[in-house]
Amino acid sequence: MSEPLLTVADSLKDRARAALGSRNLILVGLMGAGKSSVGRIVASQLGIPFIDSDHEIERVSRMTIAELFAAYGEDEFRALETRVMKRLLKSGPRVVSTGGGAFVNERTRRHIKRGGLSVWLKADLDVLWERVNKRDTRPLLKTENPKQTLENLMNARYPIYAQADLTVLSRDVRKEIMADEVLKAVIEAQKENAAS
Ligand SMILES: Nc1ncnc2c1ncn2[C@@H]1O[C@H](COP(=O)(O)OP(=O)(O)O)[C@@H](O)[C@H]1O
Ligand SMILES: O=C(O)C1=C[C@@H](OP(=O)(O)O)[C@@H](O)[C@H](O)C1
Ligand SMILES: [Mg+2]
Repeated sequence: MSEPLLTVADSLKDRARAALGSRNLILVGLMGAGKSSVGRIVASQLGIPFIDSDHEIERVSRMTIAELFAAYGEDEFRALETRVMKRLLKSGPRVVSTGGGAFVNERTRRHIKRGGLSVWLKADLDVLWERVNKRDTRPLLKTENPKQTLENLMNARYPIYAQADLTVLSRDVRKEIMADEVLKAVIEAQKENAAS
C-alpha cells in the first residue's frame, strides 16, 4: 500500500518541528496575549512537551500566583520566576509559555535568550483587555483602573518584548489559527537564517 500524502497541516507541523531542532520555543508578551493557551496548542502540534512557567511556579510553591504576590511581593515572585525559568530552559525541545513579566526581568530574559527561540505574541490593548477583564486572577491588575494599568504596562514593556527573536500578531482569531501562525514564524525564521 502506498504511503498517504502529507497534508498541508502535517507539513506545517513537520517543517516547524525540524526548524526548531533541540531548541526551546518560548512565548513572551503581555497578560492576555494567549501565551498559555496558544503555547499548549503549539506544543501539541509539534509533539513536544508544554510547560507554563506560572503553573510550574504554582506547583513548586504550592501557592497560586495571587497568593505568592500577596505573601511575598513582586520581587520575591520574580526571583522564583528566574530560578524556575533557568531550570525549565536547561534542556529542550519544549514549548515554554512565560508569565507576562518574565521577559521584562533582565536575568530571566538572559536565560530565555540563551535557552531557545523567543516569540512575542503582540496584541493591541482592546484585544488584551477583552480577554483579561473576564478573570481577576492577575494581581498586577487589581488596581482602580486596570485598563489604564494594562496600557501603562504595554508602554513600558513593548520595547522590551521587541527584543524577542520573532513577533506574531495576536489577533481576534481562533487559538488554533494563532498556533499555526507561530509555526509559520518558526519556519520563516529558519529560512532567513539559512539564507543569511
Ligand atoms: N486567539 C484567541 N482567541 C480567543 N480567546 C483567546 C485567544 N487567545 C487567548 N484567549 C483567551 O484569552 C484569555 C487569556 O489567554 P491566556 O492564554 O491565558 O493568555 P496569557 O497566558 O498570555 O496571559 C483566556 O481566557 C484565553 O482562553
Ligand atoms: O505580566 C505580569 O507581570 C504577570 C503576568 C501573569 O502571567 P500571564 O501573562 O500569563 O497572565 C503572571 O505571571 C503574573 O500575574 C504577573
Ligand atoms: Mg499565561
